[in-house]
Amino acid sequence: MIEIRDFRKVYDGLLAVDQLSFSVKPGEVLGLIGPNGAGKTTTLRSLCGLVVPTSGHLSVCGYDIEKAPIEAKKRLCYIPDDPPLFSDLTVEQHLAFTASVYNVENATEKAAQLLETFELASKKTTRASDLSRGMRQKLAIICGYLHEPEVILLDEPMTGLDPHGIRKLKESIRIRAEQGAAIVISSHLLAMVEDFCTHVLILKSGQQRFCGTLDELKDSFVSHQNSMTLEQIFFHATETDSPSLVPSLTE
Ligand SMILES: Nc1ncnc2c1ncn2[C@@H]1O[C@H](COP(=O)(O)OP(=O)(O)OP(=O)(O)O)[C@@H](O)[C@H]1O
Repeated sequence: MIEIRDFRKVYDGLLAVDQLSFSVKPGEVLGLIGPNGAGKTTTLRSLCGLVVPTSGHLSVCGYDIEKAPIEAKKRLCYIPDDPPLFSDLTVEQHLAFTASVYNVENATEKAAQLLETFELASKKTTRASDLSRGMRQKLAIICGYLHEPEVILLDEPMTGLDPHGIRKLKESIRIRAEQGAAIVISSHLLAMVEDFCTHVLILKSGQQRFCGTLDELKDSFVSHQNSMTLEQIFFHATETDSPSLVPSLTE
């Protein structure tokens, strides 16, 4: 569903991501974790065609994002950490616009259901500029979900959400994964990643330090016969410069 092979991105001489390869299958939820500047957003933005890779192959549902961008984009949604909305459009105008761009069938019913789920129905006629930070995040999520994407890319999706919103988002991610979506979540909230991601990819300075299931990760890092928490593993994997100290199950 998501395939990345030998992805490399260099910005004006700065190597942001180096030889990254991984895949996410239907039903899998990959937690993309790493320190600031590790290359997480660059990877997500490249997967959805917003950043042009320096080299490598990135595909969504079998469509290469560079060679068949329309087919790939039809099947994905990307929710950035600070979603750009149209300030002067209301909530319902955003949904109508999104529905028309993606040719969504039964858009009115789907939009009403999503607005209900994310407790935004009372703000239907409010302009985006007049929404709170968390409400803007919810609107971006609803717009992203409206065309029922097979691939969902979320960059720090919990930012600004209240505990109800976080619970709803987690539930929605679980349900969409059960329905067969392939999901990538970039986050610094390690407890959240540990809670419901099926797989983890640890990036440091653009290098892949580990990619595998949570169980494989924990089996690889055992301290004095005790399994380590994801937080302990994160520090172990990102505080050393030697890639060989951290096994990669994809190699
Ligand atoms: N448009 C750009 N032009 C130049 N350099 C960039 C650009 N975008 C990102 N970078 C650089 O690429 C590297 C990776 O950035 P990226 O935003 O992908 O990291 P990140 O893992 O998402 O970080 P964070 O956790 O802080 O969001 C950083 O060194 C960053 O400064």
